[in-house]
Amino acid sequence: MPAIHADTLTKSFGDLVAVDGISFTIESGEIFGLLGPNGAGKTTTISMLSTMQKPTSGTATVNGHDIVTGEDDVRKSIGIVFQDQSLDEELTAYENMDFHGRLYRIAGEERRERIGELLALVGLEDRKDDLVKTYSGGMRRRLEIARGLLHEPKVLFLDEPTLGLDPQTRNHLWDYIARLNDEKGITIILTTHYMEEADRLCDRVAIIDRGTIVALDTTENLKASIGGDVVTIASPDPGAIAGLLTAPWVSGIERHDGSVTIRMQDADRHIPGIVTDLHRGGIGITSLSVRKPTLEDVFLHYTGRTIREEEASGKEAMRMFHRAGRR
Ligand SMILES: Nc1ncnc2c1ncn2[C@@H]1O[C@H](COP(=O)(O)OP(=O)(O)OP(=O)(O)O)[C@@H](O)[C@H]1O
Repeated sequence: MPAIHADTLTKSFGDLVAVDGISFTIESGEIFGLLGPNGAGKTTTISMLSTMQKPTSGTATVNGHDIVTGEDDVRKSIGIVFQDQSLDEELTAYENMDFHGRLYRIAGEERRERIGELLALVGLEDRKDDLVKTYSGGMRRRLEIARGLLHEPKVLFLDEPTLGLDPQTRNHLWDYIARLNDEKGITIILTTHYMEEADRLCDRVAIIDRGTIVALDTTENLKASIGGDVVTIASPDPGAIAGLLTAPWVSGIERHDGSVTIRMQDADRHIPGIVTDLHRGGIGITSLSVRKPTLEDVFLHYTGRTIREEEASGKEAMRMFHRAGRR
């Protein structure tokens, strides 16, 4: 039985189709990423899967339960960590966990054991008796994740788990997420607009844009699907290079001012020949670089646009603003 199966899932808000008939299957034990820019429909998708919003049409099952007719069963079998923080700042980490455990009616001794184990898993056991208001952003996120796992869900939803965290804290959090998937076998579905996050953590990624899935595969396959390596040659005469490279293994050429970008399979094998040909043709080379395609290249390929980082910073500013307003 797959952990999640979505079939033409759709959500409209008035005239706006936020999620437009998406279908996918997530196997048990996977870390699955929904990657896309702000407003693509990622949060709405996981809100439907976690029964927080009802779909306009389409169906989905989570752990075998229908998200509409089996709402309670779905909720019992999942953990959710959404973007808005919901910890009680005036309580300690342990007290926050304990309160949540009581809500789920986890009995005394078992509750204490699980809290201890989970706080250790996210590296907070030494700080468990400190008030949450003394915690850094990264520590709060780790605590929220630990709390989301207290009732031992089979599937954990993480909405932008590292939004607004500095790169070092983000790296640590990735380690924790990977570890709990590895050690506890929990299926994780996360949304992100960070390419690096999807690349580093996810077994498979669905690239989502304007409510539809434009590509879905392992990160490796997605990168391979757009045509192998990316070779950039800077030259005084880029037009001549583009004219020379007509071999069948060249899958794409883009001309820029002073350089050409060439997509090809097995660049390492072909570069010596290219250099020889250019030399023979009397075409100068100023520099040459080879890199593997990134998920950014994949997004660009499938949508014709980039996932802009400034969209992300706008979102972060909004979140900080809301947080400050709640204090
Ligand atoms: N409750 C709502 N009412 C009206 N429109 C909504 C509502 N929730 C989301 N939307 C709209 O649906 C679209 C998808 O939003 P969604 O939050 O799912 O995107 P996202 O990819 O998760 O982006 P973000 O990271 O910004 O949350 C956006 O255009 C958003 O404005």
